[in-house]
Amino acid sequence: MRRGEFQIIDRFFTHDAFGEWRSQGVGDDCAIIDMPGNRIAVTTDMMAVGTHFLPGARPEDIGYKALAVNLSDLAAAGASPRAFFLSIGLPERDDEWLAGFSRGLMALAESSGCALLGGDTTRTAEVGGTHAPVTISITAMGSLPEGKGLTRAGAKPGDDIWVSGTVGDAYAALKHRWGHWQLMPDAAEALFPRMDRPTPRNMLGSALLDLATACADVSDGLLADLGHILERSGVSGSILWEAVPVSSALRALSPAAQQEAALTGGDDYELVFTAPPSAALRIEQAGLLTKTRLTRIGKICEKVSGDNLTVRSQNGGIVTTPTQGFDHFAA
Ligand SMILES: Nc1ncnc2c1ncn2[C@@H]1O[C@H](COP(=O)(O)OP(=O)(O)O)[C@@H](O)[C@H]1O
Ligand SMILES: Cc1ncc(C[n+]2csc(CCOP(=O)(O)OP(=O)(O)O)c2C)c(N)n1
Ligand SMILES: [Mg+2]
Repeated sequence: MRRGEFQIIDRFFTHDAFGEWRSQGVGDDCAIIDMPGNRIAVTTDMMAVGTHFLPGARPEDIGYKALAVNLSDLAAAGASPRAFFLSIGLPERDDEWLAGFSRGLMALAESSGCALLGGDTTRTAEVGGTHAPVTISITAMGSLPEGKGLTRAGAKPGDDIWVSGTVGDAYAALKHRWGHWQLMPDAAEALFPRMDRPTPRNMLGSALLDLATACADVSDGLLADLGHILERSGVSGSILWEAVPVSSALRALSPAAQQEAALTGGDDYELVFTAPPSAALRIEQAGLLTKTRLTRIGKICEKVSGDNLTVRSQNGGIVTTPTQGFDHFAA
C-alpha cells in the first residue's frame, strides 16, 4: 500500500475515467490527452482559506467552489468544461477534511463532465510558528468549436449590456457571516448557497457563442468586470441601477447596501455580456433554454474620456459606490 503523499493522491484524487477527455490516468509526469475538437480554453485560479473561504467553511463547499470558479471562467469564454488539474498545499493531513473536499470537488466535476487529470500535492511549511492556510490552485480546460470563443474584447457602441441571474447575493451572505449586516434568518438561509455553491453558467456561455460580442464572469464585482469588458473593447457604457437584477432577499437591505453588494460585491459567478439589439430575441430564447434569468441592464457607447462606466438611476441621478469591486491588493 502506498503511504503519505501518494496515499492521499490514491485515496482522494484518483477516480475512474469519465468525461470526453481521457488521459492514461494519474501517475505519470504528464497527463497525455487525446482531444477531439479544435480549440481549447484554459484558465487557472488560486484560492486560499481566509482569502476566498471563511476558516470554518465546510470542506465539501471548498472543493465544490474551487472548481466552480474555474468553470465560470470557462463559461465566460463559451467553453465546455473537459478537464482540470488540482494543486493543493496542506498544512497537515486531515483525512476527514480531504474526504469532504474531494466529495464536493468531484460532485461538480462529474456533473459537468470535467475530469481531474493530474495535479500536485504538497505540505505547506511552518515558518515562524505559523502555517500557511490550505491553498488550492485549479487549472481548468474546456473545448470550443473551431474559430469560436468569447473574450472581453468585442463590445460595440449600440450593444446591449446583459447579466445572468442576480448579483450581490454572495457578498450579502459574507457580510452577514462577518456580522457587518443583519439579514433575517430566512433571507440568510436563501443567500448562503449563493456564496458557498455558485452555479457556473457553462450552458449559457456556450449558447452565447454566436450571439454575444464580449463576455466576462462576475468574480470581482459587476462594475469591475464590466469595466474590464469596456477597457478591452475600447468603449464606454452606462447601466440603469433599477434594471440590475437583485434577489428578494437582497431587497430587504437598505438601497446603499444593495448597491454596494450588487454593483461591487463580487463572488457572483454570473455572466455579464454584450450583444447587438438584433440578437435580443435569440438571447432571451437562450435564457429560456438554459433556464437562466437574463436581464438587459444597459448600453455600450463610444469611448468617452474620464469614467467609462456610468450607473444611472431612474430619478435622473448618478449612483456612486465606494469601490468598483474586489481587489486583492487594494491600497
Ligand atoms: N501571475 C500571472 N501570470 C500571468 N498572467 C496572469 C497572472 N495573474 C493574472 N494573469 C492574467 O491576467 C488576467 C486578469 O486576471 P484575473 O482578473 O484574475 O482574471 P479572472 O477574473 O478571469 O481570473 C487574466 O488573463 C489572467 O490570466
Ligand atoms: C473569507 C472571504 N473573504 C472575502 C471573500 C470575497 N472574495 C474573495 S476573492 C473575491 C473576488 C474573486 O476572487 P479572485 O481571486 O480575484 O478571482 P478571479 O477574479 O481571479 O477569478 C471575492 C469577492 C470571500 N469569498 N471569502
Ligand atoms: Mg484570476
